[in-house]
Amino acid sequence: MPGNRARVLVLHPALGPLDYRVPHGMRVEPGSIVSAPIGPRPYAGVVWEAERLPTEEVGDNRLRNLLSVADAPPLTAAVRRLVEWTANYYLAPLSSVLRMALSSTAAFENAPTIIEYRATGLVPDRMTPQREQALERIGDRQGLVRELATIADVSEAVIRGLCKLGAIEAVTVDTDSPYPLPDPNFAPPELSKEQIDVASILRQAVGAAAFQPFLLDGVTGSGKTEVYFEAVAAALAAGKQTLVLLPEIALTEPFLTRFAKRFGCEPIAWHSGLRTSQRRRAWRAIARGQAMVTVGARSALFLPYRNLGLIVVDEAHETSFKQEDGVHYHARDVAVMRGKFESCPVILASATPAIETRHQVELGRYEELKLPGRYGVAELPEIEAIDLIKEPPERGRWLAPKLVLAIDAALERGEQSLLFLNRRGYAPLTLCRHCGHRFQCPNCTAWMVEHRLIRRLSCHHCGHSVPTPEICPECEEPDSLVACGPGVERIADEVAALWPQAKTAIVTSDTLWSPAKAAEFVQRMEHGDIDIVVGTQLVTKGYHFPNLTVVGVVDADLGLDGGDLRAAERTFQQIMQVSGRAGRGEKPGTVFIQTHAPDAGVMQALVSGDSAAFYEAETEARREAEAPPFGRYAAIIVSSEDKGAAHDVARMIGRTAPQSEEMHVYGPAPAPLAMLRGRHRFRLLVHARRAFDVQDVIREWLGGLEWGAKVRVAVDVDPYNFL
Ligand SMILES: Nc1ncnc2c1ncn2[C@@H]1O[C@H](COP(=O)(O)OP(=O)(O)OP(=O)(O)O)[C@@H](O)[C@H]1O
Ligand SMILES: [Zn+2]
Repeated sequence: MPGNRARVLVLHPALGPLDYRVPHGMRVEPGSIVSAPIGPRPYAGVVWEAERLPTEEVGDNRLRNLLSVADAPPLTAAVRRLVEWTANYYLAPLSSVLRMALSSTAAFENAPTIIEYRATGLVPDRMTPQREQALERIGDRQGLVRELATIADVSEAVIRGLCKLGAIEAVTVDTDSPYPLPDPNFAPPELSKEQIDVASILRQAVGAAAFQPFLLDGVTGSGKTEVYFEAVAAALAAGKQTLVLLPEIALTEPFLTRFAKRFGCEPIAWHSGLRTSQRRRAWRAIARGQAMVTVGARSALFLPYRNLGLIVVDEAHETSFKQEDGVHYHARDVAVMRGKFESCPVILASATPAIETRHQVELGRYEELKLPGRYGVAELPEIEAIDLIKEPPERGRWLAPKLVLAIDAALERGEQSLLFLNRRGYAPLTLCRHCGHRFQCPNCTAWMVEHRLIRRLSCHHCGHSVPTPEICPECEEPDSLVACGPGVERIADEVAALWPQAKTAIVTSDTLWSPAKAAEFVQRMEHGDIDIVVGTQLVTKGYHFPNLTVVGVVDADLGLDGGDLRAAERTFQQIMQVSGRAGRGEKPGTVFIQTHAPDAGVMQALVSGDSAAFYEAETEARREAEAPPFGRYAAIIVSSEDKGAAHDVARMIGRTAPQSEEMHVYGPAPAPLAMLRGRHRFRLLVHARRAFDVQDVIREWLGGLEWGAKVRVAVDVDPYNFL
C-alpha cells in the first residue's frame, strides 16, 4: 500500500476495514490509533497491515483523509495478532474484539488531563433536600460531574448548581502521572522446599522470555499465590509487565492487600467500577509499559500491554472466565494464546484444574507443577457426607442434626463456620397455597426468586423485579404465598433461629457487589466479627481465614441437576474449593456435605479424597461421548421477540446444515431457557471431531444465509452454558 494510504479497522460494529488517505505531515504505522470519518462522524480506529485485512479497494480519488493520530503508543503486533485470532476463533467481528483492547476511548481522545470535581466542605446558604443528599453521598469522593451525579443519585444540574455555590470545586487530574513501582525484593517469603522447586522453574521460564504454558496444580492453601509471586518478582526484575487474571472482581481487593505486603505497593486494578480518570490513567500506563503489574477480571486480558513478560490466570478452572455476551470468549484459553503472541510464560493456577487443562498436560503441551500439601502445619480438612435420607433435618429446616452439632461445637471453641448454598435470595420459587399460582418472570422461562431482605421478587436472568405482593394476583387470597426451597437468606434465618447470639453474614453478589464491600467482609472475618457465614460460590474461592474450621455444604446435589456435560466436574470443583476454606491455619477443619446421593461418584471422590480416580472416570466418559476436550461443540442461538420469526430462521439454518462425516448438527429445538429477556430462543448444537475446523464451516454456512433485522443469531464456540 502506498505511503499516503492506510487501512483502518474502525470501531464501527457493522463495518469492515476501510481505506483512508494519510494527510500530508501525518505519520502512521500499523497499530497507530487514529480518528477516521464515517459519514459526518469521527470514529476511533487502528491502522492495520493492509495485506492481513483484505477489503474492497477504493480508488485514490474516493479516499477521505484521516482526521488525527492519537497521542498514545501504537498497539503492538502481538495485540493485533490477538485481536485477529480471537475474532477468527470465536466468530466475532474484528471491531468488537478491538473495542476490548481500546476499552477506554477517553484514554487517547483528549489531552492527558481531566477535570474532576470534589466537595470543598463549604455548606451553601440555600440548601435543598437534593443538595443535601448530594453532599452527603459524595463525601470525600471525586469524579466527573456525571460520575458524582450517579453516586449521589441526583441530576447533573444539581452538581453544577453546587459548583456555582462553591460547595464543589474543580480539580485537574493528570492521567499521565506514573504509578509507584512494585519492588521485587520488598518482602520475599521464606519458601518451603517444595515451593522453592516450583518457584525456580517459574523464574527461569520468565527469564527465558518464551511461550510456555504451566499448570500450577496445588491443593487449597498450598501457597500457589506465594509461588507465582516469585514469577512476578522475576518479571519485575527483568523490567517486564505482568497480568494477573482473577475470576471475580470481588477477589481483587484482598489480592491488592496481599500484593502490597509482598511488593511494597498495590498493582493496578482494572475493573468496570473505575472512574473515567482512573481508567484512562491505567490504560495509558499499560500501553506505555509503565504499569508493571495489572490485576483484573476478564476485561484486563485485551489491554494493550507494551512489554508483557508473564500472564497468570488464578483459579483457572472457574467458569466465570467464559464471557457469555458480546464476544463469547474464554479468558483462560485466550490468555494462553496471548502468551503465545507475546512470547511469555502463562501460569494457570488451580487446586481443581479443568479436565480440558489436564488434558493439555497429558498431551505434553502444558507443563504441570505440583504443590501436593498445604503450607506449614495446616492439613487438608476431613470431608464427611451427610445422607439426607437417613439423617434428615427437622421438618421445615435445612441443616441436618450432625451439621448443627458441629457448628455448635465450633461456636463453643470460638471458631468460625461457613454454610455454602449456591442460591441467592430467600427461596427459588414462590407459590400460592390457595390456588397453586407460581410466580414466573414475564420476560424469561424462569421462576421469580424471593428476596426477603428487600421484599421483592426478582428474576435472576433479566433483573425484572417487583415488590412481593400481599395477596395472590391470581385468586386474590391474602397472605397465601409460600416459599419453596431454600436460598441463602432462608438459611441465614435458620441460623438466626438456632444461634440467636451468633454474628452472621450473608455473602452473595447482592451483598458483595463492590471491591470495597468485599474488603469490608474480609476485615470483619479477620477481626472475628463474624461467627457464621452463609454464602454462594462467591465465598468459595481464594479467601484465607485461619479461624474458619467448619464448612457445611447445604445442598451438594444442586449443581448436578440440568445434566450439562460439566455438571459433575463443576460440583466437584465447587465443593473442593469451598472445603478448601476450612482449616487453613493451625486448627484442623471439617467439611460436611449434605446430599441425597452419597453413593454418586462425585460424592465418593470428595469423601475419599481420591480426586485422581474421579478425574479419570470423568475424562473417560468424555472420551466416549467425544465431548470436549475430545470433540468440540458450538452452539447457534437464534432469538427474536417474534417467536415465529426466530423459529423460521432456526429451521432454515437447520435445513441448510452442511453434511459431513466430521460433524453433526442437533436441533433446532427450543432452548431450555426458551424465553430470555423477552426474546424467544431456539438452539442448534454443532458437535464435531476435535481436529475439524468448525469455525470455518459455520462461517461459510451462516455467511450464505440471510435473515431479517429482528432476528439475532449468536454463535458460541466451546460453550459452557447449555441453557
Ligand atoms: N512460604 C510461605 N511463607 C509464609 N506464608 C506462606 C508461605 N506459603 C504460603 N503461605 C501462606 O499460606 C496461606 C495459603 O497460601 P496461598 O493463599 O498462597 O495458597 P493457595 O494455594 O493460593 O490457596 P487457594 O487455592 O485456597 O487460594 C496464605 O496465608 C499464605 O500467605
Ligand atoms: Zn426474567
